Amino acid sequence: MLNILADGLMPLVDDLFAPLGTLQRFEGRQPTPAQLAQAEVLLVRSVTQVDAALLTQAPKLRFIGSATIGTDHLDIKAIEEKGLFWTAAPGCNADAVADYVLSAVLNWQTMTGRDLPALTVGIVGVGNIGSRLSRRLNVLGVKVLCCDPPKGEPGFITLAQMLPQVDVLTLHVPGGQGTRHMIGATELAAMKPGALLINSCRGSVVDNAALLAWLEAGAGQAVLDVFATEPDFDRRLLDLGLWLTPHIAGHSIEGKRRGTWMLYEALCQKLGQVPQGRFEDQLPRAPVESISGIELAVRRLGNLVFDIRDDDAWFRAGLKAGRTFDELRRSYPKRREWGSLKAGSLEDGARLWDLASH
Ligand SMILES: NC(=O)c1ccc[n+]([C@@H]2O[C@H](COP(=O)([O-])OP(=O)(O)OC[C@H]3O[C@@H](n4cnc5c(N)ncnc54)[C@H](O)[C@@H]3O)[C@@H](O)[C@H]2O)c1
Ligand SMILES: O=C(O)[C@H](O)[C@H](O)COP(=O)(O)O
Repeated sequence: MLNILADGLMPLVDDLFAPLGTLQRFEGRQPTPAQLAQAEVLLVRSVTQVDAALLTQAPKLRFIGSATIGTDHLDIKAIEEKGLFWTAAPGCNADAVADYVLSAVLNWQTMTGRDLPALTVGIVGVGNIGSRLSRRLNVLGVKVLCCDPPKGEPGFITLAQMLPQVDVLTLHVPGGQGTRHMIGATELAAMKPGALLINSCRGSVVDNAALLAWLEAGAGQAVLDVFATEPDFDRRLLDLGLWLTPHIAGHSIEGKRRGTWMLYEALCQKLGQVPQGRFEDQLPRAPVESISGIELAVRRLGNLVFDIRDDDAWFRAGLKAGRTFDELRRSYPKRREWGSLKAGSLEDGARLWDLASH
């Protein structure tokens, strides 16, 4: 039997992986040396650094799976040098992050009294998340500008061209050396006065010192789900940031379960086995709502599913009560995705589906 070691907070692991081997769960960010010594399959989330130090403690390891989109916590060079198989879960929680950003944009727009059609949103990184977000904003009539030099699609612009034009700049690039501090003092200074910066990709993408200076000067506002250092983030941001959350933008029920399911499929394929069941059967039943009017529906249902302001209040209250970043992440009440909603009116249902689909 395969020895499978999995993060204690990954959902569905017992149901899907127990039939494939002997399952052990680990708590906290890193597994213990004793657990690693036996592991043949390791299933992690973004909080576990799979680096050379971990690999030397895991001599039996053959398969590494991360139930995440980002892979910057995996030392891929070290993993491949050891000839180990690794996989992640591209796109698994992309809808959840798009929902998160849409909630931030809509609530900021209401707060600042701007009209939706007068708003210009700049998306940096137009992959799984950025393209879903772009589609949602287009359906709502918001002007969207896109920047993604590696994709180089017609109509896309450079970051330097984008900065002075947008009311909201939202970042969706991978973490790692290639994007480290891509938003620094120069980029922030080039943004419109009073603009909103949303970072829900990786903290390293924004230069924290430059961000603090920009916010202190009152030059703009920031919504942050990720931080330069986690879990010990810079507490000055609590005063300076508009809405802050503890790296939960992707924590929807669908997104988390999809991540585990994708690793299950990958391991089955490696073992030459057929996956049992279907992903759709692993989800709770969808909520049903009756709605009328697309704009009202988007606001009401959007905030019904996920309201970033509630999560900001929950995060701040938790910190005040002495709870840590990681404790709060562990107890985060998982939410549904917009796409899980079923609409009561056919016409609005079709448009909502259009908004949430990909
Ligand atoms: N906060 C969260 O909970 C959460 C959840 C999921 C993903 N993420 C982060 O979001 C990132 C993006 O996710 P995704 O699913 O859209 O990934 P993706 O790989 O589908 O898309 C990333 C896009 O960024 C582009 N890109 C790369 N370098 C760039 C650069 N210098 N300038 C502009 N564009 C660049 C790529 O060409 C690609 O199209 C992930 O890598 C992960 O770090 C965060
Ligand atoms: O890259 C990702 O998918 C996210 O950063 C991920 O959703 C964070 O969630 P966790 O790793 O804590 O499950």
